[in-house]
Amino acid sequence: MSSPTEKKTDVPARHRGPVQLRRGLAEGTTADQHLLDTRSPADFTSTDPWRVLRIQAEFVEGFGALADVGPAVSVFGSARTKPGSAYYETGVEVGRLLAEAGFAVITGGGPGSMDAANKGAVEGKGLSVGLGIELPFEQGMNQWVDLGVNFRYFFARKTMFVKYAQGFIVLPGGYGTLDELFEAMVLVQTHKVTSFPIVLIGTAFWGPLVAWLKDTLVADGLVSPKDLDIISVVDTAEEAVSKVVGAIRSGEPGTDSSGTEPGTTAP
Ligand SMILES: CC(C)=CCNc1ncnc2c1ncn2[C@@H]1O[C@H](COP(=O)(O)O)[C@@H](O)[C@H]1O
Repeated sequence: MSSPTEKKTDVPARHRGPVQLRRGLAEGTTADQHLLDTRSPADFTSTDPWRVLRIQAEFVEGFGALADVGPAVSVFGSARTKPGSAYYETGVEVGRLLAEAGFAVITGGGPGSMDAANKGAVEGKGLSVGLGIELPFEQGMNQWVDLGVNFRYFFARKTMFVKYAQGFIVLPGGYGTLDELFEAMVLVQTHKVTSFPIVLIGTAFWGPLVAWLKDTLVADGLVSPKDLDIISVVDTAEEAVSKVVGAIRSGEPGTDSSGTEPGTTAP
């Protein structure tokens, strides 16, 4: 409080939101002026604050578009799987069986195994969802996606795969597939998601990886033996779907001997 005898300052003040500025700091324009007056080039769209808004918008759009998807399983696998190949046909079968069991099928919306699982979902008269990603070698959403959302950022898109699915089925694939698989494994291991079955199809393909997890990671004490139970490996679409659906319905992680305890944190 100023005393009645204290001379009121005549140094003008400027306000920027809740902040009061005087002297040298008071120079400049108001936020409104800046917004309406500037005819600057579009460089601001590549600044981090702008990107934060775009990232936020991806979450808002994704949450909005997928809120009503209902029970769903995400299916992953190589973008390079050829139509007509055995793994492609397995992907179609997975999508169809999931749809017939009342589950929406969520994929990355691209070609190969994604195309296969989306096709199966359509054939099984289920909801066929594609979460596309903007890539330099843009391919567009596959023709079997009925509800599609396109993302700029992998990390925003990956949140949707987990948030709107109750389990994962993984067909053979490359780095993209492994990235999605290991992200899910870490989320289960760290109890960020619970009751989340992850079933891999193809013992010949996945066997060496599982052996390495056991013989190297477990042997070196880098993961615990029960962490191996987070995934299970089968050979057919029928086994994969029945394992995932059974685990979802019983609230179990879908493994042969569950080592995971109920978690406490949100994904
Ligand atoms: C032919 C080609 C490379 C097309 C790329 N087009 C893509 N479109 C959508 N999702 C993709 C694409 N490539 C990789 N992904 C993501 O990564 C996984 C497959 O990667 P990969 O082929 O296993 O490593 C998919 O489950 C998907 O979520």
